[in-house]
This record gives sequence, structure tokens and C-alpha cells, in this order.
Amino acid sequence: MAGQVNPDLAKERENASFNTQKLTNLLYGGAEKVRRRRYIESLAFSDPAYSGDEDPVFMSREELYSSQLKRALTTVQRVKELNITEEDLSTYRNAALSGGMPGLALTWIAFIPTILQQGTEEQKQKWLKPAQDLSIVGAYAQTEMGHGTFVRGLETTATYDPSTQEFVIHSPTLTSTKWWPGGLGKTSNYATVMAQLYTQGKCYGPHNFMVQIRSLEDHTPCPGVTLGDIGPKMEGNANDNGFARFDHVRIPRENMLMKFARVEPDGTYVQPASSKLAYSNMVYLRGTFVMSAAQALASASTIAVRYSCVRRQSEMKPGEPEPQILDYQTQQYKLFPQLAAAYAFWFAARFMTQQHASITGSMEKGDMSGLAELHALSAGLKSYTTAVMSAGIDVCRMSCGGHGYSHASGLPALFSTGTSLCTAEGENTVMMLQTARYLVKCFVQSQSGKTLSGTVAYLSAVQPSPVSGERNMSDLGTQVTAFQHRAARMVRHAALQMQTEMQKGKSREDAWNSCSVLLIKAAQAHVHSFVVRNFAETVQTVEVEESVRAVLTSLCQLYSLHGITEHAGDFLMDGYLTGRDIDAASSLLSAVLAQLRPDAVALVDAFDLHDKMLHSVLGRYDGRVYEHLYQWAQKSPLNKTEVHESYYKYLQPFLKSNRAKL
Ligand SMILES: CCCCCCCC/C=C\CCCCCCCC(=O)SCCNC(=O)CCNC(=O)[C@H](O)C(C)(C)COP(=O)(O)OP(=O)(O)OC[C@H]1O[C@@H](n2cnc3c(N)ncnc32)[C@H](O)[C@@H]1OP(=O)(O)O
Ligand SMILES: Cc1cc2nc3c(=O)[nH]c(=O)nc-3n(C[C@H](O)[C@H](O)[C@H](O)COP(=O)(O)OP(=O)(O)OC[C@H]3O[C@@H](n4cnc5c(N)ncnc54)[C@H](O)[C@@H]3O)c2cc1C
Repeated sequence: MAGQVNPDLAKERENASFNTQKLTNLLYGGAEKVRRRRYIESLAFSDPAYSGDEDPVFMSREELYSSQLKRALTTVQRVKELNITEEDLSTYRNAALSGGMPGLALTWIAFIPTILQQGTEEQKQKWLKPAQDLSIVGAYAQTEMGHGTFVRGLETTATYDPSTQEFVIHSPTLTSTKWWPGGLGKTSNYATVMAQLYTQGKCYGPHNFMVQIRSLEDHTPCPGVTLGDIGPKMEGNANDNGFARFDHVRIPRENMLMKFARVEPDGTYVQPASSKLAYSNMVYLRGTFVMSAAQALASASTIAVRYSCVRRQSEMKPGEPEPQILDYQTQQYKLFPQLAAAYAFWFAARFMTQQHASITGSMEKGDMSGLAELHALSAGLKSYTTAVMSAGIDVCRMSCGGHGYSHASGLPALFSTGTSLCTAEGENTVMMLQTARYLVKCFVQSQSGKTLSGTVAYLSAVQPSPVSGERNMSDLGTQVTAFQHRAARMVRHAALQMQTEMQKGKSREDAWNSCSVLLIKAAQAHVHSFVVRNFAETVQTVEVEESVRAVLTSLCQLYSLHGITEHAGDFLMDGYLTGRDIDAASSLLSAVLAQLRPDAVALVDAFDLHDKMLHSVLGRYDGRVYEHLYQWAQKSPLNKTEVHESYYKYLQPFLKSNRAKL
């Protein structure tokens, strides 16, 4: 019957052990914030300006680009009309754009933050408002065809000419062509360009420059600038990721973003407090990817868990009705770890945001001591959470069988969008190696007697010797300590291995490369241990109803026990955990799967993701999967005519001639 919720799904909701709304409030920071978020979303969802477009999967690249651009421009207009505040801005935009990435997106997520973080007060005055009001549109142009990871290897030059007080921006080679920046291809008329700064005959490394790239009158490229779109990608095709070449393009001296480093009119270079401050916007964006990872995994688990309650398949017991596929333990083992990771990353993202605010606050006051930890934490968390998210979405997709492979499920698009976060804003392996670099340094410091603090404090506190006696593997504290022990041992092992290689005569760089697999694994173990500890501390300390705490505790247990059993070898290596402990962890894990089963739907409902954000026939809140699957397929462009034109062009003549031969 129209409007009714699938009875299986309705029953799941009735049987939950806790109040979903209470958990939603916890996730979003209180009942008032939830109410506000829903209200802001409803403004977008009910606005006819955003409805009527067809499903993006049925659109051509050009249709997609234009329709998302149009929507994005409508959001700018509506934000003014509706007085949407800064705090509600991203909620409104996400809802209006249904999570899509228009050509304007990088203006919001990279161009404006770069001006904010790298610009002087005067520069902010000049460019912030135009960028926010969208009288200029900007890209963040750093990556080149030949270099993305190795920022010091960028080839674009910005050479200061004191006679005119200008910088000359130049792309000396094909490989120096800026390649990938979002919105650069067709949409932007400005870009912050990362280029090697040359002044008084000396190179001072990569710095950011504000460059006008298109005419503000007719949008044609400025003299000396060649621009274009780099072509379709795995996903995100509403965005015109682009290329740009500069042929001795002159910009005023004031266009160098000079909050940290400066070039005086006579060409004198003034050093920043740290050369890495030019990278602050990357650190910020990496931090935001942790929440994107949590949300992407939350979306995937919402889709897969709801569908797994609607879908019935096979016979568990002879003669009995087909069970919901979520009743199979193997299905729970696929999905619940993804669900648990989504929660774990959500809380980790919250920590990351707080750390970012607190350390950048100190940096504003001139205290740079937290920069290294902030970089290591954001790089490691970005790498770890996006990798788990990407793999996890694919697990969710496969858990939905054939229908998961259809775009109707929303999972293919979610995967190909989500997986881009493993590469963008610092390739994951490279990022994890940055965390490893910090850990090795900390280890060496702790060896020489320094007491470590912050997220690495445990490296000096945890003893590497095995602990004997029975362990209560269901105790969260025991699990956290086991993770810390594992990480500390792996960091120590990788660092000592490096020292051994160097003692054998290898250079530091060669020793680093020959130990980099160990280093990556150690850094992953470190981040994993941080995420477990942060999850455990959150569930233990947060102010919430006991029924919510109980289900979160089970979820935390699951995340942690899953990690222990999946990486059993690491925990067994030095005998810290025994085979008996691992067996106990496996049995507990099975028990927690069964314990969480009745709450699975309520746990995904608590993410409060609207159907308009999920884009999934399988993950619909009402669970009416089959009728909508049928309706969705009708929209396929191939169904526009009963007999497709290629029948007349190709198939008919072919069949006819074959029949004639009979
Ligand atoms: C339902 C929801 C679904 C949602 C899902 C989707 C949401 C959509 C959202 C979004 C969509 C996508 C949006 C895309 C946007 C993308 C934008 C871009 O990609 S912009 C380009 C980024 N480019 C990189 O990140 C380059 C990476 N490379 C680097 O950062 C550097 O080159 C690095 C770190 C690899 C090396 O840097 P060195 O060569 O300058 O430094 P060295 O020599 O290695 O180190 C010197 C010291 O500096 C430290 N260091 C390096 N970077 C640092 C930093 N940033 N801060 C502090 N210290 C740093 C190092 O740790 C080292 O420290 P010691 O010497 O050991 O103490
Ligand atoms: C969707 C998307 C949007 C993007 N948007 C922008 C944007 O708006 N602006 C912008 O400037 N850029 C953008 N980029 C570019 C992005 O930042 C780079 O692609 C990214 O930083 C990775 O660099 P790379 O492509 O040079 O990879 P590479 O470094 O070439 O990576 C290739 C392989 O080499 C390995 N590798 C490289 N260096 C090392 C090392 N030191 N140690 C061990 N292994 C190593 C990597 O692990 C990887 O396996 C975007 C990219 C994508 C996919």
C-alpha cells in the first residue's frame, strides 16, 4: 500500500533497545542542532528550484556539469534570500546539491580557506568578500601533470621582478602544466597557484599566488593562460577538474599570499615562522576528510543494513520462510564492522576538529610546537579513515548482491566518490609515511628519556614486555592497551630495523625506503589504536542515556574485537596476546554480532541521513525497494522508445541478411 513502510523494517524499528533520536542528538551535538539541521535541509528539499533534474547517472557529462552549476548558483542566491548563516552553510549546500560536487565546490572548500589561512588582513579584505559573494570564482591550483605528491618538486615558477614589482608566473615544461585542480577547467576566473618562488636569484620553494586566469567580462582566458578540462573521471564528473599553463603571466607583488612568508618591494624574502605554514590549508582539508569518511561509510552502511532487512533469500531451516539476509552471521560480519567504523570515525573527526582549532589557535599566537603533531595526526587519520571507508563501501556493495552493482543502489557512485579521497589531498601511502616519520622521531626521543605527550604519549608509557596471566578480553581498557602495545611494538620494530640498516652502512634515505612497508604498518597500527582509544573514551565519558551507552559500548567492542581478530598476527607476534586470548576475542565478536543484530536498523537510522542524500533505492527509509527498483529502471534512457533506433540502424539489417541466408 502506498506510503507504508516495509513491515520487516517497521518491526526492526519497534524492537530497538534504545531511542534513536537520543543517539542522533549525540552525533550532531544536541537536540537543538538536530532540529536546526533538519530545518535547513528541509528548506533545500522543498525548494522546487532543486527538483526536476533527472537522476545524474542518466545524464551526459555536459548535462551534469551545467545542471550542477545551475543548482550551485541557486544556492548562492538562496543563501542570501534565506539569511543562511555561516554555521548552516555547508548543511544547506550539501542538501541543495545532494552531495554533488559542482565546478564551484573548490571555491568553497579550498579557494576561500586558502585566502583565509594564507592571506594578510589586507588580502582578505580584497578577495574574501568577492569570493564569498561569488563575484569571483576560484580554484586551488597546486598539482601538476608531473608532480602532485612531491610539492617541493613543483615546476611552475613565480619570479619576482623588482623593476615593476610583479611576479612572473610561468610553466616551463609540459609536466609543469597544472593538472587536476577542481573547477579550473571551465568555471573559475581566479586561482591560487602554488609556484616556486624566485627572488634575488634564489629559489625559496613553493608559495601561493593569487592569479586571475579568465576575463571578468567574457570569461575568455587571460593573455598567456591556456586552460581546459582534463576529461571524465571515475566519478565527480559535474566538476571540471582542469589544466592550466602560464606563459610569463605577470601579477602584482601584492598577489603573493603573504600572511606567513613575504617578499618586500625590493625583492627581499622574509622567512615564515615555519616553511610548512604554506601547507596549512592542506592540513585543514585533510582534517575535514575524516568526517567525509565517516559520512560516506555511514551512508553505505545505512543502505546495506536497511536493504539486508528487506531482502529475504535462501532457506536457513528446511521448510521455513526465507530469512532476512541480515540474519546470516556472515552478512553481519560484513556490515557491522563498517557500521562500527562509521561511528568510530565520526568521533575521531570530532577530536580532529577540536585539535585543529586548539593547535591553530596556539599557532596564531606564535606557538608552533603543535604543528608537527597536527600534521602527523591529520595525515594519518585522513589516510586510515579514507582507506577503510573506500574498502568498506565496496564490502557494503557486495553485501547487496546483484542490486548493489546497479546504480540504483547508490553504492557504485558512493564508492567512486569516496575512493577519490584516498588520493586527493595527499596520496594515502605518502600521508601514512609522514605519520611514520613523526612516530620514528618520537620513538627516538623517548629512547633518549623524553616523556612524550598527546596522541603519542603511550609510546613511552607502554612496556614492550609480554604481560602474563588471564585477560578479560571483553574489557574495553584491556582492548585499548592491547592496541597500544601492538602499535608501540611495531613502531619500535620499524625504527630499530631502520637503525640496523643504517648501522650496516645504508644511508638514512635508503634505510627509510627499505623499511617503508614496516613503517606504514606501524603508522596504521598507531592510528588504529588512536581511533579505538578515542571511541572507547567517548562511549565511557559521554553524557547520554544508559541504553544508548550500552549499544555504543557494544559497537565499540565490535570495532575493537574485529581489529584484534583481523590483525591477530600483530598481537601474537611477541606473545602479548595468546592464542587463547584471540580465541576469546573471536567468540566475543560472534556474541557482539548477535547482540547488535536487533539494533542494526536503529543504529543506521540514527545517522539521520535523508533519502534525498542517500540516492538509493535499496536504502530507502520506507524499505519499499522492489517497486522503486522497477520504477527507477523505467527511467533508463534506453527505455525512452519501445524499439531503439540502433535496431533499425544495425540489428535489423544484420538479422534480415542472416535470415535471407537461411
Ligand atoms: C555522503 C558523504 C560522502 C562524502 C564523500 C565525498 C566528499 C567530497 C569532499 C571532497 C571531494 C574532493 C575534494 C578534492 C580536493 C582535493 C584538493 C587537492 O588535492 S589539493 C592538492 C593536495 N596535495 C597534496 O596534498 C600534496 C601532498 N604532499 C605534501 O603535502 C608534501 O609534499 C609532503 C608532506 C609529502 C612532503 O612535504 P615536503 O617535501 O615539503 O616535506 P619533507 O621534506 O618530506 O618534510 C620536511 C618536514 O616537514 C614536515 N611536513 C610536511 N608537510 C607538513 C605540513 N603540512 N605541516 C607540518 N609539517 C609538515 C615533515 O613531516 C618533515 O618534518 P621533519 O623534518 O621530519 O620534522
Ligand atoms: C578527485 C581529485 C580532485 C583533485 N583536486 C585537486 C585540486 O583541486 N587541486 C590540486 O592542486 N590537486 C588536486 N588533485 C590532485 C591530488 O592532490 C593528487 O593527485 C594527489 O596529491 C596525489 O598525487 P599524485 O597524483 O602526484 O600521485 P603520485 O605521487 O604520482 O602517486 C603515485 C604512486 O606513487 C607512490 N608514491 C609517490 N611518492 C611516494 C613516496 N615518497 N613514498 C612512497 N610512495 C610514493 C604513491 O603512494 C602512489 O602509489 C585532485 C585529485 C583527485 C583525484
